[in-house]
Amino acid sequence: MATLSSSVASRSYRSGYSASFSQVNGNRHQSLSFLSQGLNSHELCVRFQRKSGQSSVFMQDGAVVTDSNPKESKSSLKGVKDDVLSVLSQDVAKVGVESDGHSQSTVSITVVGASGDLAKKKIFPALFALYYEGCLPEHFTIYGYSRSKMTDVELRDMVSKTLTCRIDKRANCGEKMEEFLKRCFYHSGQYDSQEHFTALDKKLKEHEAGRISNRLFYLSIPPNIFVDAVKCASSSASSVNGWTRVIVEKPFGRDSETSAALTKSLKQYLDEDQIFRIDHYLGKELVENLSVLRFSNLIFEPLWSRQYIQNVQLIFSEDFGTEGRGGYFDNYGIIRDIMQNHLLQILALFAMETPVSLDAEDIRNEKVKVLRSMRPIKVEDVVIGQYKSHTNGGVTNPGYTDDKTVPKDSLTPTFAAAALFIDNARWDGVPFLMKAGKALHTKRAEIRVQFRHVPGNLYNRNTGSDFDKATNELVIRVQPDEAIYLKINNKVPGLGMRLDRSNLNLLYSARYSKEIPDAYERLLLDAIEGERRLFIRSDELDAAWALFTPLLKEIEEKKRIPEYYPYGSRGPVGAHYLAAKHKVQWGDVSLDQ
Ligand SMILES: NC(=O)C1=CN([C@@H]2O[C@H](COP(=O)(O)OP(=O)(O)OC[C@H]3O[C@@H](n4cnc5c(N)ncnc54)[C@H](OP(=O)(O)O)[C@@H]3O)[C@@H](O)[C@H]2O)C=CC1
Ligand SMILES: O=C1O[C@H](COP(=O)(O)O)[C@@H](O)[C@H](O)[C@H]1O
Repeated sequence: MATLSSSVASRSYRSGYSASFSQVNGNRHQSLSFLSQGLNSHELCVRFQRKSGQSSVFMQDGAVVTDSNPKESKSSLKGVKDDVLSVLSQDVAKVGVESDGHSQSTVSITVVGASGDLAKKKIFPALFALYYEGCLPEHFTIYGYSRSKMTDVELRDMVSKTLTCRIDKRANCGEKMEEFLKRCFYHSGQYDSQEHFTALDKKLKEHEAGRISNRLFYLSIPPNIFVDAVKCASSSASSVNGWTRVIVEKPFGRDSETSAALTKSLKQYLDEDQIFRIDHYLGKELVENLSVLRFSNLIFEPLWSRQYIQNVQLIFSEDFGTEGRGGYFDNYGIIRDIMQNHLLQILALFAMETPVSLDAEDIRNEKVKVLRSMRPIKVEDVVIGQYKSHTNGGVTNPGYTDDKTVPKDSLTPTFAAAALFIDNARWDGVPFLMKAGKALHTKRAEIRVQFRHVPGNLYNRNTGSDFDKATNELVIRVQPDEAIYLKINNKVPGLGMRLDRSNLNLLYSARYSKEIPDAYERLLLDAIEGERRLFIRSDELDAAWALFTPLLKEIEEKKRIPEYYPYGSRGPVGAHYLAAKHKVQWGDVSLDQ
């Protein structure tokens, strides 16, 4: 590839992507005339790169060049613009660029429920991280909105307590924090008041100062006030010349009926493409990597079916209880809190067919097919549990019902294990086992793929050891200590013939020096960019509820008693019987995890 004579801008946009805009012997003018047609070069290149699947995209000789095949992909500016516009959504057309390359558009982000736990813990820190990484647009404003009375300074004070700096770039962190906080403001208001949202709109307009205004509302509030807030935000504080998008936090209803009602209400005020239903597990690095692992490595995809895979396990555990969130949790339980969304989304991504492209709609089309192919879950294939108080080494941990916000006679499950099946040609008969629990012995989320035994295994015959039990297992550890490892059988070095189990191990902390971004960073950035791939479409949501609603009804109507397990234990024994019934052993309990 030709060497570029000088680079006018080069920026690492986010992990895995970079875009360079180059000046080659006086072609700057030509590049700028292209930019002045209403496209932001940076956004354009990065998005084109992401959607077209090209590994690198940059400007050269006044043209957009991709490095997969520079000669063929280099085309005229007009051709590139048409190309880009056809690949990208209409959102791009709304990004304005002045002739000197500076953006005329602005993004106003309103965190609705800014005084709450999620806003403090996740949303503001993620926004700061994006700012720190240079991923937010040049012009942006952040507003906190909630009923609590606070000044801008008080909000900044509150937010500053939860901001952290990236380990690898502490140097100018204080400075960056100051700059970031100066762009955070607060507006106190009721969630159902048009008047208060109109006042917010006025303030936003002052900051937007006549630029094309794009507005993002993050609903970080309890679900019973989602619709009120959306109604007021959309009618009194929508953008008039740019886009308006709303991120909605789970829970999206409690069952098929309430979820459909919520979708219907939201759609009175918003189009489907304005609604960004967040499932933060989709923003986790290793969940994003699932498709890369599978579709870009020849060694995995051919094995990805009933022919070679004996079972798949999706495991979530936390080593703390519902402390502080018992009131919310008791109305939902672990099946709604974790299984129906986080684990099911991972399952759909894991099991889907190859999508036509990496485009959001293509991926979501494939995921929804998986969800619709799932067999109704049998109540006998589900184990539920609830943690009880336990004393260890003089320390007593409370039971679930010891929480003052939880009714003493609550039967809400804090643990569940289930066997699910996908009735399609690829996965016929393969158990997908899910297990999720609070107050267990460890905090972990992982995907375990257990392969079938080696047919006619030579080493069984020759060594007399039972290697049929030592089947290969691929483990994708989502958190903590992100890793992908493959358990293989290996010859122990020496003159004899002894085999043992070893791991081919990709431990992220050893391989990559860069800190892994929090899921909320990725998702917020995607929402700002209009990238919907990691958000839940309404038909996916319907299919997810259609699968779990009958099961939840049966458990709740029959008042099924959960199996009690001690705080800090491995959960109910019933989970092991369930696995054994499907000829499976949980991978996280074996000696060589
Ligand atoms: N916290 C977490 O870890 C997670 C939360 N979520 C979801 O995110 C959303 C926000 O969560 P979280 O921050 O924990 O929620 P909070 O309970 O902390 O509520 C957020 C804010 O909403 C306002 N609020 C609370 N209750 C009411 C009410 N009954 N009527 C009107 N306003 C109310 C309060 O602000 P004010 O009084 O100032 O108006 C509060 O600070 C929820 O939908 C939750 O389910 C999802 C995943 C994880
Ligand atoms: O959505 C939820 O997720 C958290 C766990 O998220 P993580 O990113 O910390 O693994 C869980 O604690 C909470 O109950 C649930 O609502």
